[in-house]
Amino acid sequence: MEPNGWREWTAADAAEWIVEPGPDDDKYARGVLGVITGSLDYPGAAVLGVEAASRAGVGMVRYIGPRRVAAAVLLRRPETVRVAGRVQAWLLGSGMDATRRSFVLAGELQHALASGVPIVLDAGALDLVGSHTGPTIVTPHARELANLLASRDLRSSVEEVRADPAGWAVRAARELGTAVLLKGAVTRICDPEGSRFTVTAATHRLATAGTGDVLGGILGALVATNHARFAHDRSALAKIAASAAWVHAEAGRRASEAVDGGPVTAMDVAGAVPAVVGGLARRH
Ligand SMILES: NC(=O)C1=CN([C@@H]2O[C@H](COP(=O)(O)OP(=O)(O)OC[C@H]3O[C@@H](n4cnc5c(N)ncnc54)[C@H](O)[C@@H]3O)[C@@H](O)[C@H]2O)[C@@H](O)CC1
Ligand SMILES: Nc1ncnc2c1ncn2[C@@H]1O[C@H](COP(=O)(O)OP(=O)(O)O)[C@@H](O)[C@H]1O
Repeated sequence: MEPNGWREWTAADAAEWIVEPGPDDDKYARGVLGVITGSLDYPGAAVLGVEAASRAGVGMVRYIGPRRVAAAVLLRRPETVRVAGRVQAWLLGSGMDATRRSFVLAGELQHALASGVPIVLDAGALDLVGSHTGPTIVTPHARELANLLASRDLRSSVEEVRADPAGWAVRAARELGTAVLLKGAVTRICDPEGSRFTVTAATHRLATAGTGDVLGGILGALVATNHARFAHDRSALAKIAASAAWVHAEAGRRASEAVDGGPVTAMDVAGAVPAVVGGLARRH
């Protein structure tokens, strides 16, 4: 236990949030993840997030986004569904620019925010925190957190957040009233109820483009598949987020180990996720 109550999340902790499908499950019972990510500028973020969610284990992914981005997503993951419908969780914002939101996209985001289901807000949807109706987590890196807080009249700079990530993550959770996952070599997860978890990456090779989009997909999948547990545990979102960060860190470690400690791409990290999830499930 670190000072101020921070605790490093373990494999045993993460295993508790891996939901295995049972004989009575179908894709809907397992949990459907709705994904609104990517843009014409950043189509890859959508591909990576959907790939990671699919690899982490989820009943189904519904993808909503520009036609050309959806085509790229489907090329990589043909099992992705484009039809709107019920979902158990939403992942919003990776690879989007909040300052360039079309009317149609703004409507789709508002629809998701009004649905009452748990929501992961990443990158270009971070500004929407506060208009959500269900349990919500924001997943910024240090610069995004500084910008988000500054936009809420909480003066902060990226240097200040980097100097005291724990303090700023806790302050953000209190001020925003949501769970916070602050990305970095040590990822910090906290919520207004007092949960405080760290996940320390085993390799700094994760500092490469798109790995945050992969984390978003893993987290979205774990939120969707744990949908039945939100009613019983007010800290569920923070624990699920810590588990997603653990799976991500371990997938990064394994992806690098597979190439003798060499470099990894974001897609390599996503590719290592099934074995990490399988290993956790075997602990049950
Ligand atoms: N393949 C993809 O589609 C990817 C999409 N991504 C998306 O890209 C969007 C922007 O994410 P960021 O975290 O980059 O955004 P940020 O807005 O946090 O970072 C941009 C900042 O980095 C600075 N910067 C740019 N190039 C630099 C350089 N070479 N050296 C030093 N500073 C530099 C810029 O001045 C700017 O201040 C997000 O929506 C994210 O999801 C990223 O995940 C990367 C991969
Ligand atoms: N130096 C580092 N060591 C280990 N992990 C890191 C390091 N820097 C970033 N990461 C991890 O890599 C991911 C980067 O996500 P993000 O900053 O959103 O990048 P991107 O937008 O390119 O996907 C996060 O999960 C973060 O915790």
